[in-house]
Amino acid sequence: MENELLRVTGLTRYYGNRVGCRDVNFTLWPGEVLAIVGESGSGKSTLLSLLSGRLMPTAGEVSYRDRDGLWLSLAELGEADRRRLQRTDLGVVHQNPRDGLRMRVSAGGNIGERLMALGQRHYGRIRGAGLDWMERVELDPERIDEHPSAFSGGMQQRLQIARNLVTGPRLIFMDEPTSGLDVSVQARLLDLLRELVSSLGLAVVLVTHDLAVARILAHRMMVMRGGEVVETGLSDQVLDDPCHPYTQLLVSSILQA
Ligand SMILES: Nc1ncnc2c1ncn2[C@@H]1O[C@H](COP(=O)(O)OP(=O)(O)OP(=O)(O)O)[C@@H](O)[C@H]1O
Repeated sequence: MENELLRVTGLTRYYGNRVGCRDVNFTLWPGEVLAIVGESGSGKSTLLSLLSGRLMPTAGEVSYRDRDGLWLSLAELGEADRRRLQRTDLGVVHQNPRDGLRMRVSAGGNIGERLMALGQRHYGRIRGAGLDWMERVELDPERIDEHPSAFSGGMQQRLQIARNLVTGPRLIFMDEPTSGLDVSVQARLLDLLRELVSSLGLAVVLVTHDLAVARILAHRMMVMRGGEVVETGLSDQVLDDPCHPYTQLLVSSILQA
């Protein structure tokens, strides 16, 4: 079991008396893409915030194995260590790129900022990384000095992805990364994500309500309802042969759509 990247046990979060998510357990391996699916209010965002250390659990634990093989409990890390981990090994791609970008900073600044936060000071190298990453996410490097507000929604999302990947993280959390985009833009972004994730060997926890997105990107799926995991398994298996009545309903509803 020494190769696991993330270990989640009994993870629970209440908001007052209301269940956000309850007793979630799973492990994630390096390079694995896990999709969390379920209807609105099922606890997907709560779980993602707990996993990325942006929300503290009521009970249970999230442990992350760092590059030295040490297990770190996210809740027990001090604020400074948690922030450092969030800036180096982890990344978060928000549904709305405006939540993940600094809108008053240039595209290059958005990408370079995370490198500077890690202590890089050489302007030429930081700009070089910005140009390189713009190209990798299919943005025109000549637009490096423009602000994100001059970019389309799909371009902003690609910039947000570049900002996250520039520090070479091992695990990325994505919250509905393709929703809100035109279908053709969505398809192109999915292709790009799939290519980046496999070439970089990234592990991803992806929240989506779109089962087609889950099938394209994820190796494994976890189906949530009412804050609890009702089914988990390989994506194709869950979608082609769902066991839980709720998953059967979800799958049949998209087949009818
Ligand atoms: N800040 C909060 N305060 C109180 N209740 C909350 C809060 N955030 C979430 N909840 C509740 O927790 C439950 C799970 O919500 P969550 O946002 O995690 O679901 P979701 O599956 O991500 O939904 P959506 O797909 O609509 O974003 C819901 O009942 C929601 O009302």
